[in-house]
Amino acid sequence: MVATLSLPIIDLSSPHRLSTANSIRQACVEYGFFYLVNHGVDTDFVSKVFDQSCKFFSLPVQRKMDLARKEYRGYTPLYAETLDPTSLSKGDPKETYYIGPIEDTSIAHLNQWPSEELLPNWRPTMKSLYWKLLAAGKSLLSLIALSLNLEEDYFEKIGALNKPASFLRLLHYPGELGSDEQICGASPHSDYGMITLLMTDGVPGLQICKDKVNQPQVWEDVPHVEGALIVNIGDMMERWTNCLYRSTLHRVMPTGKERYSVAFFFDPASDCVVECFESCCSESSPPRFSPIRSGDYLNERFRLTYGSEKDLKCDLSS
Ligand SMILES: O=C(O)CCC(=O)C(=O)O
Ligand SMILES: [Fe+2]
Repeated sequence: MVATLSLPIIDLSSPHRLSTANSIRQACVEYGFFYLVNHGVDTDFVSKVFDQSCKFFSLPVQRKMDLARKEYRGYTPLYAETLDPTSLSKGDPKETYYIGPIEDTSIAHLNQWPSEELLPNWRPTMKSLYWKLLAAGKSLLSLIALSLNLEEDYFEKIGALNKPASFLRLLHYPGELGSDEQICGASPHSDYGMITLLMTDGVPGLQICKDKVNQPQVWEDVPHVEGALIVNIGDMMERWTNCLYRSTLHRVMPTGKERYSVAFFFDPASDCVVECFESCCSESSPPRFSPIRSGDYLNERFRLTYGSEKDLKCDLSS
């Protein structure tokens, strides 16, 4: 039996910022996951996004392959990725579509879009989603800063939010159960970056493992909560906080039902230096990791996952 978790619910619009920050801290220390409500992405809009996502993934495979991933943007077909680089499986039974930063005009053109004739209103819907999630993420980061006893505008001050290298990933799990019961829709992984904001369509499947070291691993279901985003801490934030905040292992198990989700990986600008926060180290608990540029860190993680230079996520020249 897999237990179902009741993760903490954080209200982004609460006027009680200090107590909200405290709840965030508890959630990030204990689970590395929480629900976020009153985040500014309303449910009608979320349905429109899922409709549009469904329209794209319903296209004939050749139309989708016309937009095959280049420069880390565009379509990846079924089995093209495994989120667990140590896995020997043939790849995850999911297809995805990546949209890179749209606010940075020097790289926005790298994005690929289905044409307006093919999918009317698709591009404006996804761009609008990108802006909304970026705004929600920025406002959440000021509370996360507060939760770490840092100034609310800390991430802005260190340049993390100046052209953040944030990516939107649309996901589609077709849902047929394979003969191999062990096969995951998304294999176990932790996210690499700062924070992830996740929208799910109500079909279950997401699970987390709070203790990645203990064997056998114990997985718990994270149910969909109507209107809430699921937020999780990524490895880069774990590193920044000297492992105070947890980047928790998660996966998606197939249930036999088709499933759609959208993940927004809110990552800092690539030249932002990730160095243990002062509030997270002391003489008795020195920094465990040396400072590193965010872009270098992410590129190394992506190189290990995708194994190819051309798929690097961040511009190395910046
Ligand atoms: O589809 C989901 O619910 C989770 C996806 C995920 O973990 C990811 O894309 O990193
Ligand atoms: Fe993930």
